[in-house]
Amino acid sequence: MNDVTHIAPRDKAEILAQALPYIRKFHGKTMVIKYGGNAMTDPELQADFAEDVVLLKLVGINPVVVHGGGPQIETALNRLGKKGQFIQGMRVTDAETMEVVEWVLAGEVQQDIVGFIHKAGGQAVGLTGRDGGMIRARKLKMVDSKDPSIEHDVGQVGDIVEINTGVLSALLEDNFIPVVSPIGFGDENESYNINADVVASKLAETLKAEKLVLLTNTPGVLDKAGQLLTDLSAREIDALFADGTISGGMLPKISGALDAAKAGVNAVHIIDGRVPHAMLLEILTDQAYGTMIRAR
Ligand SMILES: Nc1ncnc2c1ncn2[C@@H]1O[C@H](COP(=O)(O)OP(=O)(O)O)[C@@H](O)[C@H]1O
Ligand SMILES: CC(=O)N[C@@H](CCC(=O)OP(=O)(O)O)C(=O)O
Repeated sequence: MNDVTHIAPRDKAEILAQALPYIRKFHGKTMVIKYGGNAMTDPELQADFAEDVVLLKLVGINPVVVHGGGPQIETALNRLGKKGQFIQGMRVTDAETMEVVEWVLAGEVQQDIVGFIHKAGGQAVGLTGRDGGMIRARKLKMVDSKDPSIEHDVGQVGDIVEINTGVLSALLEDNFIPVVSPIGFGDENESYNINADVVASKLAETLKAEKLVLLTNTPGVLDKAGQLLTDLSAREIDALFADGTISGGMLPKISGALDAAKAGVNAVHIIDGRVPHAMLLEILTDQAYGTMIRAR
């Protein structure tokens, strides 16, 4: 596997030479990095991820981290004798599950990432969509993907109504690295569990981010034979949805990625977060990683 820890010094010089034009190009630009729960299970990888985020900040790029935590929520639910149920990639969220989601995401996963970033020399601030009134949501109406006459009740899963990026802009201006948990609030101050890919995509769109990078636990989007699809257009994505090649957590990921690309985010990539430093190499070198999502 290609990663900077295993690259010879001569190649590191080559990487640096490649990085300079990208550093110039992206200076002052915002990038939304979605750190999936499946890609953050190894502490060494978490430390590498934090180093990459800090390095981006040091070279003048503004990373905004949105984290997931599906497997971590599942572990906590199991301890309570519960098992998660998913419909079309969304966790059915009853009141007790919502409590677990809030404490695992905001209390555990987010603070872990903030800690790793501090250890790597950066200044991170953890927040949920409640902070600064960032993510206003309502209950998601989930229509069955095969039969639109069927509606699924997924409980307190949120549909984003409005994003207010004021608090993020203030933090970025003061050189902090925001780390956002995908939790929204409703009109009655109720909490909503929102898929982290959906939050990352919507934030990228609203912040007019240069790039959206989604780190997950596969090499990218795979075809039916398990081969990596290096880039995908909207039409090709429709076909993959229709023939069932895309399922589970990949459904909201690709939908969100495509929405962000259509809304003008210049580059949207789904990459393998298990490869050390893949995010940095994707952003700052000529090397192409994972799957690039194109608006057309
Ligand atoms: N065509 C596909 N290509 C790659 N992964 C897919 C595909 N269809 C479904 N998946 C599933 O989507 C998962 C990634 O989504 P998810 O579990 O939500 O991860 P994350 O925590 O990174 O958001 C993969 O581990 C894989 O099981
Ligand atoms: C509604 C919904 O499904 N919310 C997700 C939020 C966390 C998430 O998205 O985590 P990953 O990115 O690791 O999958 C959940 O409860 O698992």
